[in-house]
Amino acid sequence: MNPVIKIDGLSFGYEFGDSVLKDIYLEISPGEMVALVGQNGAGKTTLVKHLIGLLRPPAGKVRVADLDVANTRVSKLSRQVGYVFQNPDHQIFHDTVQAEVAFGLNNLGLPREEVEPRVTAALSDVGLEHLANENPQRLSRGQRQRVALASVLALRTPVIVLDEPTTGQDYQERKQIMALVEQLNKAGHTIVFITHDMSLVAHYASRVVVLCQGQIILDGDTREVFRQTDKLAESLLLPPQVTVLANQLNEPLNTSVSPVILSVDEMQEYLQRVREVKRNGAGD
Ligand SMILES: Nc1ncnc2c1ncn2[C@@H]1O[C@H](COP(=O)(O)OP(=O)(O)OP(=O)(O)O)[C@@H](O)[C@H]1O
Repeated sequence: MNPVIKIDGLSFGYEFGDSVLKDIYLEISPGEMVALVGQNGAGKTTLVKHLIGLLRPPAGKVRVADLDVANTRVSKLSRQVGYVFQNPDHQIFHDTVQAEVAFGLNNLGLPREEVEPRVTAALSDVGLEHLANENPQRLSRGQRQRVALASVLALRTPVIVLDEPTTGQDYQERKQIMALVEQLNKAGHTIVFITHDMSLVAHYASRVVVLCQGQIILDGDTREVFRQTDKLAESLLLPPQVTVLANQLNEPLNTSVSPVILSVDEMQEYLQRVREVKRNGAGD
């Protein structure tokens, strides 16, 4: 299957600054759910801005849905890739939540009969339908984040990029947002999300890309990436607490099983297995 995102040797530096991205190669297939992680300033946002034409890559370096980003109008690209900004205030300009979510759809020239149900559905998905007529500036940061998310959901693009989508959300809201993102992924959307929350990565991503000082230092299956604790440490990242705990328990128990545990449920199963190994050993 052709990759839906293909980055071929992308390097970039802001004017008057050091190099921020160094020779990035990345291919993402349709339907993948990829977490992009790395410490502050690693270049994550800079990288994804190249996917939506906010930063212009050199010709031929970045392709999204078979479009060369360098030579494609942002309006055309926005039918293929939606981007939820890290800071919702960089995205929200209208006086009502409804108008904000409708904006992108109106820009695409969709008829009103299509715009209205899409706005209603997107607001309902993020749990904000009751605030449709509210001024976004009067909402909390977490609610504004969800308005920004709804605006992108309404576009129904095949690729959705989310830059720290759960910032400012409480536990329930984080779960709600990520469940929604997971649902979109199951419906066939390719998802790239940036986060600092490794438990979200463990729970939702099937693949993790680790950026460190503008370079990809790890890229692979989530479990395999979390196995590489030394490499993660280079980027000052730790696997989820439950993964670290399982690794520490494994050493003194010296079981032959050394899986990478990604959740509390997996931990319970793992401890059950360890008990069995010990019980069987005691009976020998
Ligand atoms: N508009 C800009 N002009 C100049 N330098 C910038 C600009 N935006 C980002 N930078 C610099 O580029 C580097 C990478 O920033 P970027 O925001 O891509 O990192 P990040 O990994 O997304 O960080 P964070 O996790 O803090 O959001 C940083 O050193 C940052 O200061």
